Amino acid sequence: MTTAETNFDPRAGVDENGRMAPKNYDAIILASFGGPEGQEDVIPFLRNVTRGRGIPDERLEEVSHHYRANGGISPINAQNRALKAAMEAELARRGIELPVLWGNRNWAPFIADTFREAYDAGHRRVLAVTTSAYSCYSSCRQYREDFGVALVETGLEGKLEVDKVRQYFDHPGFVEPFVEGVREGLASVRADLAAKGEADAPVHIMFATHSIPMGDAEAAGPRLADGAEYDGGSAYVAQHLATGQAVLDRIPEAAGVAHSLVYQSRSGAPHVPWLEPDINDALEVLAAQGVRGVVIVPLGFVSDHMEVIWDLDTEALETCGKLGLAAARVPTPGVHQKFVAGLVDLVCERTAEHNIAERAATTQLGPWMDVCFPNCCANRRGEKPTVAGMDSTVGVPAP
Ligand SMILES: CC1=C(CCC(=O)O)c2cc3nc(cc4[nH]c(cc5[nH]c(cc1n2)c(C)c5CCC(=O)O)c(CCC(=O)O)c4C)C(CCC(=O)O)=C3C
Ligand SMILES: [Fe+2]
Repeated sequence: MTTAETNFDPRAGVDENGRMAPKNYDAIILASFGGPEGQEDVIPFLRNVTRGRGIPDERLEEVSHHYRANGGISPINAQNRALKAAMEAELARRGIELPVLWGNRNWAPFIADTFREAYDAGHRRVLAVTTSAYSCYSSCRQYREDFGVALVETGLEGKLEVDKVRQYFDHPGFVEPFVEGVREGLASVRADLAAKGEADAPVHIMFATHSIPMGDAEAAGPRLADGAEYDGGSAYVAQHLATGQAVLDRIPEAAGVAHSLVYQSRSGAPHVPWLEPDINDALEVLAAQGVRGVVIVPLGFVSDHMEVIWDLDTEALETCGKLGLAAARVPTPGVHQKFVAGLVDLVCERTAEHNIAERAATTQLGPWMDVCFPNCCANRRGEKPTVAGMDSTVGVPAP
């Protein structure tokens, strides 16, 4: 990212591209969304998620049923426990002695408690890895704000330094598991069609990600120099388009197969515009155009959590069934060894010991910056303290 227009931060160790010089860290903080672990957690969890975000009650009621149908339990916490264990194993394998602590934005263990635990264990400088690959308010800045708020709330401001690894949408460790998944998905859809005597019928690869408000999309990432526009109108969309292309470029069998980027899980008030088309609407259009099979790729997500198992495996696959489309849903990176190794590589980009000097990226957009530019991904909901920004006032070295 050399094209962004920015006021370069004079803070030592951060260059004009937002790259931070390697340091020594005491621990890794695996930071995630969090999810309910029983029926009684569902409503308090949903209140935490939507606090101050203008989500109508009817939407909360509707979403609560997705969790209720699964015993009130989101799969995301178990997935993060598994990811933490897998990262610990990979670190141990490489002889890297960094503990991994886990904290969530919306459910226990909460980030503030994890910071307290880190400080009490004697850690003074930690490096966060989030379960969010792209750039937008929900997937990057909201983490940085929640870290900042947690530092203030715990009184650890000026005592605990918090950095964060870069957004990793185009890191090979994130891309490669999708390459394997799309290859297998394509083969399985083609086999299903062949079994129906439709071996040569048209197939479509559908990349799916979380819809976000158009305003959040437009605010994502840094402004480009000379008023240049991102592909698709925003950094969020551009990152998905480029990453989807990187996946396809690695699959010879996908040559000539049509593909598109679609959105899921829209919430918010109806009059507020969000990214479109919705995956279910897009499936209807494709079926009407004669497409007979789809490979659904959850490109926006790191694990098979509720947004994936409900919105894709329940709703979108039901739409496919109704339309008579052969369909396969590709797995998310989850605890794929290449993904886990990629996360540890991202950590090593930042550590003085075990340093990896070359930052891997599969698209022209990357490698993304370590330290966000001023106001990066800021929406209009007022200022909160952030970490890992050129304008951050908390989580930075004490003067
Ligand atoms: C970009 C993005 C990601 C991907 C990046 C990332 O992975 O972080 C993501 C992930 C997730 N979203 C999740 C759950 C929810 N998201 C909600 C609401 C919202 N998400 C938004 C955006 C995103 N969300 C937005 C703009 C809203 C509107 C309210 C607001 O502006 O904040 C709501 C409230 C109900 C509703 O409105 O649907 C819920 C329950 C879970 C947990 C799943 C589980 O429990 O297994 C995960 C991983
Ligand atoms: Fe969400």
